[in-house]
Amino acid sequence: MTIHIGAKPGDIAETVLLPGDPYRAKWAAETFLEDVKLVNEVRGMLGFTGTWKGNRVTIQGSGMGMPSLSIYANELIKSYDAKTLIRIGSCGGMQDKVNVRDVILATACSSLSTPSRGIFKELQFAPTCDFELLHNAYKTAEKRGVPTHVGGIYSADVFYDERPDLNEEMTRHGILAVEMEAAELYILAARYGRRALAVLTVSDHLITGEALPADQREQSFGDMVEIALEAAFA
Ligand SMILES: O=P(O)(O)O[C@H]1O[C@H](CO)[C@@H](O)[C@H]1O
Ligand SMILES: O=c1cc[nH]c(=O)[nH]1
Repeated sequence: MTIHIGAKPGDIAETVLLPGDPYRAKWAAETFLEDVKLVNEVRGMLGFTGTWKGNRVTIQGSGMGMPSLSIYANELIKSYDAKTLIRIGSCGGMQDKVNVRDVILATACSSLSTPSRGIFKELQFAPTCDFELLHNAYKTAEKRGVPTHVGGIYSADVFYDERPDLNEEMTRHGILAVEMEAAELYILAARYGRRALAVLTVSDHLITGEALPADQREQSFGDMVEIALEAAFA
């Protein structure tokens, strides 16, 4: 047990999927895993462990924003020895070519700050994903015919952004989408020698204003979960 995860030693798999939303963790575990067991409900941040095609997987909610993700990723790595951590999140599209429902595989994350900023000080560290996971995820997405974009994303500190100029610069520099956790996940994976990837679904679009209707989210999010699972065990 840790301060924020009530799972017993051995309850957490080496491969962990991390949605921000704990109820997405529940839905994904019940939809895609077998022999599912609830392993964490501290603060309602649900975590489940089960099997997928015979492989043990944990799906643990990580909350919204990098400080929250940092708590769960630190405890999963240091206390439960998680080796592969894949974020399965929603994001806002930032390019015309990116459509709502598309999948984004984040190669690198730009940010204004991260919880690790205190370590890096003046250094601008470039948080990047694990290439093997990226390669596997892209092959899977291609095989499944899921519209997928590979490239840089923006990990923002705030959802209600008072700096539209920053979004404009991100768009001008080819950033595909905005979300709020992947940069710190990639930094922690780099620090502790773990594999990490963010597989994201575009739930809304900053330029067009389009948003995915609630009743159409599940199928789109399903592609993202299956791409993440295939990538982890390919
Ligand atoms: O859908 P999740 O995984 O929570 O991700 C996105 O949604 C939340 C904001 O609504 C932020 O956590 C952002 O990163
Ligand atoms: O962080 C997020 C997630 C979805 N859409 C956004 O605009 N931002």
